[in-house]
Amino acid sequence: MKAQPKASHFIAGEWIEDTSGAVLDSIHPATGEVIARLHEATPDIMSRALSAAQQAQPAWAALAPVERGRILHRAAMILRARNHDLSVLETLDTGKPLQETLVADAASGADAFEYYAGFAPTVTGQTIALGGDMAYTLREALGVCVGIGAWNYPIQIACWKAAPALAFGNAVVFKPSDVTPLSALALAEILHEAGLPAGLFNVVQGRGAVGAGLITDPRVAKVSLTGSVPTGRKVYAAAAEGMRAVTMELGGKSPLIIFDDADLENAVSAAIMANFYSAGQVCSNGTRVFVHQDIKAAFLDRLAARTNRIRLGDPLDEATQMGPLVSDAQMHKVLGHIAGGIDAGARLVCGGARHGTSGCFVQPTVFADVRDDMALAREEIFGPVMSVLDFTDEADVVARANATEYGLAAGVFTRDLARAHRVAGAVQAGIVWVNAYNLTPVEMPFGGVKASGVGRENGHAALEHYTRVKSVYLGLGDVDAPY
Ligand SMILES: NC(=O)c1ccc[n+]([C@@H]2O[C@H](COP(=O)([O-])OP(=O)(O)OC[C@H]3O[C@@H](n4cnc5c(N)ncnc54)[C@H](O)[C@@H]3O)[C@@H](O)[C@H]2O)c1
Repeated sequence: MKAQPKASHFIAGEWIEDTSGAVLDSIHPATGEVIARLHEATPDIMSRALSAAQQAQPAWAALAPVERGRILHRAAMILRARNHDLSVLETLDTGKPLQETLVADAASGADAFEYYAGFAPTVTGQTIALGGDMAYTLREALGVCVGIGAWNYPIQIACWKAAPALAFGNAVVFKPSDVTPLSALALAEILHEAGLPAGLFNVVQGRGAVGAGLITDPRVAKVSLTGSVPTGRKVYAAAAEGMRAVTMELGGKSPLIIFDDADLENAVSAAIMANFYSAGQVCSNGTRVFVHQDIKAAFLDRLAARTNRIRLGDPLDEATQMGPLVSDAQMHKVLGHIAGGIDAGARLVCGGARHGTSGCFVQPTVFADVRDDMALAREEIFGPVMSVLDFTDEADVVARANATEYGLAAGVFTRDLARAHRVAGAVQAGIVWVNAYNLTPVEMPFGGVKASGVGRENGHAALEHYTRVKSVYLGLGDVDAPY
């Protein structure tokens, strides 16, 4: 096995194994090889992790923020120094090409630690004049935060949750996706090495039931999930029972609207990046590409030419541009969507089949003449499948873009400044890219509206979701009592 960690779990600064938990294999989806064998957390393991977090958190919250920041900054430096090894690990676990993991995964995680390391010491409360008396506010840590991850950006997701949570004085118990369990363990080891006191970042493995078991534990103050909408509904409901705070980073079916005055080559580049990066396994992907009828033919020509040149293959080869999907199950799900699109009468422009006969590879696929009511345009596919739809009128395309239960992201391509701002204001989405797509700098809040989520990760916005406000009222005169 190529990537066997020292043990399945990392709790209170130590590697912990408990083979009585169900077996959990990590599979490299390019070859089908089992690269690591782990075990799911038992109730005892989950409880140990939560207790370790609960015990460690008060002393951590009591540290000067600059001291917390110093440790997180060190973690960012180690993440960058080990970027190559971490990228290989992520490529083995997810199948994403090394070309991507070298720049987008641990590197983005390091950005998050760097950003929140610097942000922590700047957090202040308010003073509120009350005409004699006064009040002030304190920003307090929440306590123990549970993080639950998806399989598409495993270490990035772990870092985007851990960095703000830890910076603001919380402790974390993180459960990675059972499909990609490895890199969160590497992160735990790095945080430990950076000097993070034991118990503040714990990793436990498991499938959905382990996540569900963590959420309702009385020691937990907050739950942050990255996953699908159906899982989000369950997790949000379970957290509500204990009035726990939540962050929900869920799925999408985001529109990318390309007007007839757009720079065509840039628009094609964006559509490709919005659908084929990470073999289409990106939550914010612009999978409904609305193209103005007047440029549709030219757009599809360039799109097909460039899509047909995408190099699929061994994701560990740095020349490879697209790897396999994360699993056999995901490949079959995506192939099912493609077959459904053909049956529904969408026009296949390129791709449309499995690539090769081994590994979980799917050809980058473009459908044109997709209608709003087709499953292709309504359901999150989470694979390399782009749907191109036509439009002519701005108000009409905005209404169609919004006619979905999702609201994660949107894109608009136009040279008309007024139109760009008008459309950005009108689309129902948490993130809008204008003449760009899928860029997610840590400085910018990230998250969805409608069924796509609750709360925001990254930027200043994350402060609201990993702290609470306490108001302190100072009576500076006599107490006025009518009795
Ligand atoms: N908005 C974002 O930031 C973002 C980022 C990446 C992925 N996603 C979304 O994630 C999905 C793909 O990931 P996935 O297939 O791993 O999602 P998923 O919903 O199947 O699983 C996500 C996580 O939730 C856990 N889980 C499942 N059932 C649970 C339950 N009842 N209680 C607690 N935890 C439970 C899983 O074990 C996993 O760790 C897509 O819908 C994608 O759009 C969203």
